[in-house]
Amino acid sequence: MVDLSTSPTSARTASSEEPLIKAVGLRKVFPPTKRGGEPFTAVDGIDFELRRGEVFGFLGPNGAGKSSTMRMIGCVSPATGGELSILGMDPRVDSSKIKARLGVVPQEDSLDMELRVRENLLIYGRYFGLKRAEIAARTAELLEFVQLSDRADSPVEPLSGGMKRRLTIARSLINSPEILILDEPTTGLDPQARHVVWDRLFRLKQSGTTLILTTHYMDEAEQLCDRLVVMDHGRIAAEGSPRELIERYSTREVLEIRFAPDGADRAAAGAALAALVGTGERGAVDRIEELPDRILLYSDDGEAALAAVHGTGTVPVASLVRRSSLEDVFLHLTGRTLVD
Ligand SMILES: Nc1ncnc2c1ncn2[C@@H]1O[C@H](COP(=O)(O)OP(=O)(O)OP(=O)(O)O)[C@@H](O)[C@H]1O
Repeated sequence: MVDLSTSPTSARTASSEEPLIKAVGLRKVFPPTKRGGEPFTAVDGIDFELRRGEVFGFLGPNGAGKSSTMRMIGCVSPATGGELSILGMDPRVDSSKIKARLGVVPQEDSLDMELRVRENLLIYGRYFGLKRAEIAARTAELLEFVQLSDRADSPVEPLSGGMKRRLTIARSLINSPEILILDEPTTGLDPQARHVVWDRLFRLKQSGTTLILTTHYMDEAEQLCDRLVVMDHGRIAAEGSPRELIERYSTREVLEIRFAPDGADRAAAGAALAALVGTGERGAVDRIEELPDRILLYSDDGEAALAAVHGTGTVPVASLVRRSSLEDVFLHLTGRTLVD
């Protein structure tokens, strides 16, 4: 059995109770460009903690400040304010020591296209100063783990997007990192390739690796994360497990209704539906969100809410009752969908 665990050693500075990463008031302000303009605050004073063995996520839309946060954690971009402690160390003082104990999967694959699959790992092993025999053994183990053993001697260029991503993940594990940082690990992959990556990340988690990741896919956050923060405009809007967030910020079910494209029925329905909020016991509508293409009615009993809608004389062209998701949490917290 392949053991990919990043087993703690006595040399570790962080105890099991101590967070592996602790950020307090963390900020990243980019200076004005040469062409002028104002300084830009990408990360606006955020607090969070990463605990050993968990999968912790940053969920937010493009531009929320997720990558900027990951780059500060990866010691490639210094914080411009607040406090950041990684594995008990200060990145301003000990960035090399920290980097040696991290694995980083950047948003864009940065594989060496000139080299073959195996060589991409070998070169990284040398970069981390590992012994030749150790690199060879680890490379074989990791290629098996990411299901690329049969491609070990192939060039990188013709690999599919999913394979390249898996190779990047293997490469990030060459130094047996205590924390694996993944910036949008499945962006750009097709659904099948995403599931293969998720499966590998699950296995890493099971073997005890601590993961910190960013995503704008709510299903990815729900599938992978033990705990997550919802991030928007450089700030943290909420924190908790996916289930806690849904319980705190949404109802059990959501009724989605759509109207004919000409919009006449919808305009008439608006006031009638608004009057349902807070009325009725079963199927009580907690709140309504109007999106350009549909109206969402939040209720613990979607079917009863639909009956109430019909009771107003409103006739949608389509309706759907579904369970609440993190997308609903985001919508509630920000008034926007994740893909706006
Ligand atoms: N070097 C930079 N100089 C100026 N502004 C920057 C720089 N890097 C990022 N930004 C800006 O900071 C904001 C946050 O960017 P960041 O990449 O952290 O967001 P994100 O949540 O990771 O989004 P994405 O999913 O698009 O990567 C964006 O508005 C971005 O344009």
